[in-house]
Amino acid sequence: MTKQQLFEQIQKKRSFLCVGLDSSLDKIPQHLLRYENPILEFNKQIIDATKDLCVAYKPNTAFYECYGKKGWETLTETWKYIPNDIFSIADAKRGDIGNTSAMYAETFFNEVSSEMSFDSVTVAPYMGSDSVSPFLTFKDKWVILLALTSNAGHADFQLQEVGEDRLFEKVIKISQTWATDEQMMYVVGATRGAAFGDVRKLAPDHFLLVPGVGAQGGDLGEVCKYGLNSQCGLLINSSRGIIYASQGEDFAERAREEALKLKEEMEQILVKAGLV
Ligand SMILES: O=C(O)c1cc(=O)[nH]c(=O)n1[C@@H]1O[C@H](COP(=O)(O)O)[C@@H](O)[C@H]1O
Repeated sequence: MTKQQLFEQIQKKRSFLCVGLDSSLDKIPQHLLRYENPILEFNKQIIDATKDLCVAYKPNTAFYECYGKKGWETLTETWKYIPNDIFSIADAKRGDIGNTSAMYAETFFNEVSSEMSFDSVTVAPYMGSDSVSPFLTFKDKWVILLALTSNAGHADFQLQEVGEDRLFEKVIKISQTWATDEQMMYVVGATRGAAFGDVRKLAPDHFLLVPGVGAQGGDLGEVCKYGLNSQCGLLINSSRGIIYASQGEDFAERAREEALKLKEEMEQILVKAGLV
């Protein structure tokens, strides 16, 4: 999906919500355990209940890899079930020496070999340009580079000063020599609030993937105040806050209610900014 197509989807749906599919057997409603593949059934019902309210789905691959062969099958089938016009994110946080990254890129982008072709994959920047460039050889596929993450440990490295910049600022500056805003996004945690202003000084036009709304307590209004740009430029993710709104038989309806609350807030923000 191109940047323009993503913006068109945001305008059409009046939403920039990403639903995180961090689905695990101990958290999904127990009545689903009678299905042959309970997590796939859960994901399908969540997708059916939310697909008109969101513009992206983000399965975090850890929640699939831990179930071995069956987990990979679930990830593949989940990708297949995501409608084509919805941006798909393989949240795998990869990155390794070039030839290894090339194989990771095949895993998530080459449908012929892996039966999956996500629109994007999350990548760690730590190993530098040759660890990221293999992901950039696929047309209309995106690298979502970790910049300023939502967790407490972000301060250990990302806020360290390196010359005149903090490390996350260096990541944003240097990575712009690897790819344009048509192929690269940055992860900036919703819990980082005003730091969105600093990010926008360096990357005014990029899309930002923003996890941390919902269970981690990030503030949507604050993120938008500093982070919104002329093409919206934000994909706001909530995983547990939506998918585990209920662990009963009504889980899909309750997930829809939570997604709708966020979508309505986003719609107001888009209207106010004159973007729809
Ligand atoms: O790359 C990510 O998606 C990510 C980066 C980050 O800084 N913080 C963060 O929480 N995430 C992911 O976003 C999701 C957040 O889930 P919830 O806290 O349940 O909404 C998880 O899949 C995390 O792995």
